[in-house]
Amino acid sequence: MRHMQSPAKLAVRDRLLTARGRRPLVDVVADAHAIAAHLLGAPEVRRAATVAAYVSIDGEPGTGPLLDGLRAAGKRVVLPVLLPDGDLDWAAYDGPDSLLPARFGLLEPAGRRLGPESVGTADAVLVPGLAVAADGLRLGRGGGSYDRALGRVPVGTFTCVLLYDEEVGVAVPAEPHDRRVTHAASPAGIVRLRG
Ligand SMILES: Nc1nc2c(c(=O)[nH]1)N(C=O)[C@@H](CNc1ccc(C(=O)N[C@@H](CCC(=O)O)C(=O)O)cc1)CN2
Ligand SMILES: Nc1ncnc2c1ncn2[C@@H]1O[C@H](COP(=O)(O)OP(=O)(O)OP(=O)(O)O)[C@@H](O)[C@H]1O
Repeated sequence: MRHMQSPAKLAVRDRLLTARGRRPLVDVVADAHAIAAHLLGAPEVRRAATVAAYVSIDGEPGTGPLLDGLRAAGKRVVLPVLLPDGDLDWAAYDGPDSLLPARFGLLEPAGRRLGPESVGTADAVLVPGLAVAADGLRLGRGGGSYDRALGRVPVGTFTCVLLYDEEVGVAVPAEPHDRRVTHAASPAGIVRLRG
């Protein structure tokens, strides 16, 4: 997938990934709890019946406390399954025991696949990323997976990227296929980026 990245994005990704690698573990744990608290308290998430989320990997802000909280709140949670072409299928999250190791160190739901279009039925979509610009333009890992998934989500849906504070409001190189998110969640709180 790397060879498909634009050179401008590659340079920004490299800088952001290096910074993530330097974060002390103690901060990572505290930040995961802060992000979970903000999102679980957000009206868009409290109202949601179905939430599309993901299991964090590497230096991403942790989603463990968030996934536990969503389930405790009775939400239906769906998680991505990476397809060979980089697109995403989805399946229900039924607790940590329902996850299986997959490519790239990912943990994916083992249950019935709901189809790539099913993300369009989520009331809130929580998205991984490396940075977001002030207008909602998001930089991801470079697979284009979430550009495709966000293209299936109805306009007006709460779509929120989970980041560290300094990754919000960064200048991100734009390409025509990029899909903007409506919000960003970081340990400092949730900011609205566009309607
Ligand atoms: N936690 C999490 N889950 C996610 C994503 C994500 O960014 N974070 N994805 C977001 O789309 C999808 C998975 N996409 C991924 C794509 C590449 C790599 C990865 O580590 N790639 C390697 C090598 C790439 C290559 O061999 O070409 C790398 O980046 O070093 C990981 C996940 C769905 N699930
Ligand atoms: N709607 C789409 N359909 C098919 N391929 C796409 C689509 N959108 C993007 N791509 C492909 O994905 C590649 C990577 O895109 P980009 O670098 O913007 O990924 P990203 O948004 O940072 O990553 P991700 O969405 O996986 O988190 C692009 O070169 C493009 O070929």
